[in-house]
Amino acid sequence: MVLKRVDHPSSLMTNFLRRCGSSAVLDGGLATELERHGADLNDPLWSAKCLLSSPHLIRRVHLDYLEAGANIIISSSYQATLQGFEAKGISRKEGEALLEKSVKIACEARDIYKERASKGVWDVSATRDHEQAPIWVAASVGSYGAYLSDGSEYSGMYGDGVSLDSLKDFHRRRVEVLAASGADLIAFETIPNKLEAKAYTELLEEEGVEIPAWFSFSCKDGANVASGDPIEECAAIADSCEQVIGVGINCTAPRFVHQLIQSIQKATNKAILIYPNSGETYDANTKEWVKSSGVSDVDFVSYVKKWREAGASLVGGCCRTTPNTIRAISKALSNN
Ligand SMILES: C[S+](C)CC[C@H](N)C(=O)O
Ligand SMILES: N[C@@H](CCS)C(=O)O
Ligand SMILES: [Zn+2]
Repeated sequence: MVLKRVDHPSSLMTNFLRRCGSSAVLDGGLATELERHGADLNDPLWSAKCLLSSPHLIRRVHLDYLEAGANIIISSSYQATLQGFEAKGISRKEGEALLEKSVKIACEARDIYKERASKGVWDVSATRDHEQAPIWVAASVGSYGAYLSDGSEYSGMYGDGVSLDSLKDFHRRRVEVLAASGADLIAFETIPNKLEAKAYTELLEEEGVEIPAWFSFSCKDGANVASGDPIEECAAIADSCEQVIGVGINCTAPRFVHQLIQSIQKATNKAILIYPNSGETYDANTKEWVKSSGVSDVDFVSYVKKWREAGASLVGGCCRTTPNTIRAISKALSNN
């Protein structure tokens, strides 16, 4: 009898990091980079609008991040929800195809990158210590607050009508489709409260999702996620789920990150991932970013080595970071 060897989810991350040279580079802001290239995201679907209007641009931005040294690229499904598509008159079936398309575009970018790298079109050694390092495609699942399109992924206040069960119902089919899309893992991003983290752990278990996942929280300060729930408690929920291979922070001001890493470490030994935004604040009414007063976070690349020493092993950027940010992070991590 031949026994199928099934890797424990945590060993997938350990092996991935080893092959990347102990730490990995994540990509940078996808939506804001699409905007920088002229996409208009002033729409309830935000970046998912580009799945309909400009898939070629999504592929190009993925490629730019790979060329900058990213080991993981995150698909354009952050705000792609079946409910959001339905509100636009897009059928459930077409919506599911769009979710699959977001992963397909990222996989295509990876194939193009590999082909160009193998032909020497790009000097891979300029951005990668380990030329044979793997590249993962992460399927993004933005929070319920992202779908609401009112910026509530930065408040975590979903109201009394939203329960554990309603969150599970909201996300269930999307998670199922993305889990079977060919992605290497699911990136649950910008999670603003404990309730949604709990909903994701239950969904992963109930649906028997076979690919691993990471949980990444949006935080309001150095100790708490956006809703005010302690990050330590949120990380403990992630820690309780075997399928989760990384826990971290995204779309959060860089100035809070160091303390957040220390708090996460108290709750879990899973890999810690960090991809902050530029430190600016998002105005959901105008869908624009405004400078935060009295703080300067812009050049967070200078903190990256300290975050690595503090225990983060995957670092990248979120909104308003660019391929240049990722190139600089890649350089900072490769000098370890
Ligand atoms: C991470 S936020 C900048 C995404 C956009 C937001 N959900 C909106 O629709 O306004
Ligand atoms: N992966 C998403 C996160 C938005 S907070 C993006 O970069 O657009
Ligand atoms: Zn972001």
